[in-house]
Amino acid sequence: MTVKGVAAIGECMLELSGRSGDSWRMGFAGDTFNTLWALHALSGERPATYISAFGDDPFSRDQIDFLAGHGIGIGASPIIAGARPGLYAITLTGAERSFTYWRNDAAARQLAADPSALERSLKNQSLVYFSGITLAILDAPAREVLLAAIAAARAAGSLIAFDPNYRPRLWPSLAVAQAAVSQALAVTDIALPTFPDEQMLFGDVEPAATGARLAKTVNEIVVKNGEAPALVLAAHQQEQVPAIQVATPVDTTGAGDSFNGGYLAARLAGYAPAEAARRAHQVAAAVVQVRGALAPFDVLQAAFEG
Ligand SMILES: O=C(O)C(=O)C[C@H](O)[C@H](O)CO
Repeated sequence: MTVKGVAAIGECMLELSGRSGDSWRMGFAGDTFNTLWALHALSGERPATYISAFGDDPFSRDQIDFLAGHGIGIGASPIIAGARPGLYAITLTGAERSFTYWRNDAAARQLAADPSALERSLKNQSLVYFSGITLAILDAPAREVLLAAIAAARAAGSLIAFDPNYRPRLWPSLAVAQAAVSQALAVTDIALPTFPDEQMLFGDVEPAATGARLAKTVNEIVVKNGEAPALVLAAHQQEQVPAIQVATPVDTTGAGDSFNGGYLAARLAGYAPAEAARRAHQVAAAVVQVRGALAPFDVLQAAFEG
């Protein structure tokens, strides 16, 4: 029997982190990739696919090799002649991160340019994950292609997980972002929003308001809220799951993404939603103690079991 896979759709960039004077460490990261990375580390027996579009320059080749070297395939993602990856750099104020991007002409913006490739990549997946950043890097017609492909995967039996992950600068207007995120929620089984994003995007006054709004269309919701408890709503029950207070965080990049990866891995392994959130917090707590978005697989695994 073929083991069904896990897939994430979006943009993996070159990442500059850990600045020391003029020196930087270059890695590969991007919100949906960060989630797949943790999910794959924690459910390694399932084939993992990162669905995007890639360039054909040396950096794109390194990126694809990096994924392959960690057991992550690219499915039928197009490789586009002359295109290249986006880049972002992390600036830290204490451990709090902010990002500078060079991504306007990144290959990933063409991830829905070939609908049949998208459809092939989405075949036979037990879980498909995407985010508001995935939607934001696409133009309106490409967004429709993507959402139709996700709806088809869902109809074929894939569980769809979505984090609205709001990056205002990537959107032409608040209204366009609201409409696209609402469309995405209509094809979502598990929503993993972050409260401050929902506050900016929809004006929610508290996490419970986010939960109540999403519960109209989505069955399982976890509202993350940084160091405050996560609100878990599933099977008509609500639970607050406390976060882990890390004494010496070094870089908060990727904390929410890794939480999502830990949560989804736990749910696929059969843990109940509140226990999955507890493990997810442990995974996120490990990630804020490393520089950049990705922690080594063994660190993630120990945190998940911790
Ligand atoms: O901000 C983005 O678009 C990124 O994907 C960069 C980071 O890896 C991500 O935001 C961390 O959550």
